[in-house]
Amino acid sequence: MSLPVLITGASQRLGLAMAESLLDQKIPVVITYRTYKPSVASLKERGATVIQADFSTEQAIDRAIAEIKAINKSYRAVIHNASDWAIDDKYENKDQLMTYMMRIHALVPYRINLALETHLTNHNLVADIIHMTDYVQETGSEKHMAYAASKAALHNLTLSFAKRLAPKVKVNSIAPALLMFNDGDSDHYKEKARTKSLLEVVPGAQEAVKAMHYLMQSEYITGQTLHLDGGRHLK
Ligand SMILES: NC(=O)C1=CN([C@@H]2O[C@H](COP(=O)(O)OP(=O)(O)OC[C@H]3O[C@@H](n4cnc5c(N)ncnc54)[C@H](OP(=O)(O)O)[C@@H]3O)[C@@H](O)[C@H]2O)C=CC1
Ligand SMILES: Nc1nc2c(c(=O)[nH]1)N=C([C@H](O)[C@@H](O)CO)CN2
Repeated sequence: MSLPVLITGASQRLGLAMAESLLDQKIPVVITYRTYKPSVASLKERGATVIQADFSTEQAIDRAIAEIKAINKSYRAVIHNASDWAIDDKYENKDQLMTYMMRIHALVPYRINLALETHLTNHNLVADIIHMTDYVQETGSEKHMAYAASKAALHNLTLSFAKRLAPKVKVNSIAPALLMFNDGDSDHYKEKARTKSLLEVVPGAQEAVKAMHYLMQSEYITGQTLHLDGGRHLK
């Protein structure tokens, strides 16, 4: 029996696509979700283990970690995908916003990685940790400042954990730019956003799925960032 892959925030979009792809390859999957949806039921029907977790509070993080540790004594990989793309101007209390962004994007991966160190190294496979960061980890974002800062913090954790866990665990960031639009995005927004990259395409979730498999199959990549940005950095 293969060792499971843990994916946080996998009830929709990129996380769901990654979970489905691993299940297609008969790789066991453990997911966390915040909001129950038909997609969670479908993953469960396909054999995934599902854990309800809203990472907004320390208690919820502690409970989720206890469940994750108890489910299996070893893990093949951990993919930190759960995320909230918060707009600064929509939050009155900036202390709360920055604390929330750092909690979900940096504290949760930090706590889970430390809690699973033994689970990731007590077997004879080289394990993977993948941090879903963002193109803005290096550029900042004028509308999503706290979000961008927390993604930069997450990328810095990639560097630290890569040094701490080598050679038993590879640790890398996947830094997407626009992979998928959101429900409600206007045609005007879509047209403008599409032209931000050189390739002017919005590839969809499979671009992240391919990056995940590439990193997990690599024998020589750690401490790196896979930039999925369509050449946006050159525009
Ligand atoms: N999509 C894109 O184009 C881009 C994505 N990325 C990054 O890639 C990753 C996946 O992106 P995408 O699929 O769009 O992400 P989503 O915006 O769909 O969020 C992923 C999941 O995070 C969960 N989540 C949100 N807040 C919390 C919370 N407080 N506690 C626990 N879970 C929470 C949601 O759970 P639920 O739905 O169950 O409530 C959601 O399913 C993210 O880390 C994102 O920042 C970066 C750049 C571009
Ligand atoms: N948690 C999320 N993070 C991000 C999302 C998203 O939908 N959920 N979307 C983006 C945008 O696609 C952005 O990259 C467009 O420039 C960024 N992060």
